[in-house]
Amino acid sequence: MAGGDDKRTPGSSSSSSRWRKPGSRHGPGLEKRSAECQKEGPCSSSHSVWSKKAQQQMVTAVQQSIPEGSLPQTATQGLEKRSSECQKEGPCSSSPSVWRKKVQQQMVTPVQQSRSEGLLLQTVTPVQPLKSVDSLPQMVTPVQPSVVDSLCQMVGSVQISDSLDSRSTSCASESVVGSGPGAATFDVFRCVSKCSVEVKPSLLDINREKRRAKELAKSANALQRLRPGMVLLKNFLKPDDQVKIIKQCRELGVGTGGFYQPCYKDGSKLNLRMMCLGKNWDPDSSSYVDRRPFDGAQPPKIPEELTKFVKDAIDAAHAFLKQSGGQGTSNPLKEIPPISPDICIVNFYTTAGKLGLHQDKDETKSSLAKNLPVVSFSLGDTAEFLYGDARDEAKASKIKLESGDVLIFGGQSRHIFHGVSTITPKTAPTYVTEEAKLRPGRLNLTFRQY
Ligand SMILES: O=C(O)CCC(=O)C(=O)O
Ligand SMILES: [Fe+2]
Repeated sequence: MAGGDDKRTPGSSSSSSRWRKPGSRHGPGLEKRSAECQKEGPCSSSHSVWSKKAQQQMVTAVQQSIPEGSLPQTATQGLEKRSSECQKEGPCSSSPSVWRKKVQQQMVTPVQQSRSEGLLLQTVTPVQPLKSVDSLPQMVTPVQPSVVDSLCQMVGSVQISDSLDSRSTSCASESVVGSGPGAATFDVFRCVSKCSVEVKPSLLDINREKRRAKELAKSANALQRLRPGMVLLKNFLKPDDQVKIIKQCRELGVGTGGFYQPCYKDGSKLNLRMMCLGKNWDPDSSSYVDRRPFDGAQPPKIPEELTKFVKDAIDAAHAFLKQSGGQGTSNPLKEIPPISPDICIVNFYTTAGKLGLHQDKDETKSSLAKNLPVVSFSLGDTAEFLYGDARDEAKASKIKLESGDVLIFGGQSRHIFHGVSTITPKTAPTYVTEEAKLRPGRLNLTFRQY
């Protein structure tokens, strides 16, 4: 991965101040959820026990417990808005206990945001049971600086519910399991609320989409040489293989060494969930290590089936470069050297996810000197992918990476700056959302040889 000043910046901008912008994702996230409350239809939970007064007290308690100015406006606005909307709307999928849990989660947010601004000691223990509204301020408990590093990981894993798409946010048990950094997991499967009414696409629709994807993979523009050493294979991963890969990632992602939200020592976080396979990529040292520093977990190995897809993709790129030799390709094997992938970074982006322009340059000297390619699989919602010779978004080329696309960059393109500027919601094929049950968002796997 990238190192030094080329660290993988969480946002789309090269300036760190922009991707640390406080509050920007939380307000809209909450509003979306309350709208979702309306959509989801009736459920058994009653709001009668959850009086408006209590909700207001709760909001006030949250506000009072956090020093003035440190709580982004949007967070409290969101709390007020949602509680009153949910009442107005009558039946909704959020039960009082679910709602309380969400409030606890939301209380974590100001701490995260202010972490780099010196408010570290006001952190939150999100797993404390909520006994009464009065006990809310007690949830903001001081912690020792020594635990701050691990808290960063822990708090990060709680925060995801704020940035999730509406489809999955109505479920309270979505992403936080256990209370310690090692115990926190993130599930890329979407969580279907028991009391939600879903309109499912028919099997016929799903199969039609699968057939279309296969046809597209055979079409004339299925393979594109974007620049020397960079080949895009459109729809290369067959729908059933995409489903398999997502399920495999999910399985690994909820286990030891699974998904977490990486962050730097200064508190800045990557705007995605990450899981490393083979070796752990450490954002702080910009290097690959055998174990994750924050919980000691050893990354799972790359499943063999996945390395087979990588090999197939490289073979297909070679065949394509060979037959299109007239376009300046002299030697496909030199243009894209073959690899035996032993490390893989799996990123999950919510629809608000981003990855700033960076270079992947933390592999071994020998791997980099040979310009061994990075092989990237895209699954789920479509991403806008930027790439270019400088860390300059204005000058970067843009392509859409859709579910099933494979992008290879090696040889002369191995050191390109690249990143993800946006994820387009609701663009994932139905076999991905319904059969593979991927959450709204995008899963990306980048295979490398260490
Ligand atoms: O998500 C992507 O397409 C790119 C991911 C990436 O660049 C990385 O993990 O280094
Ligand atoms: Fe990268």
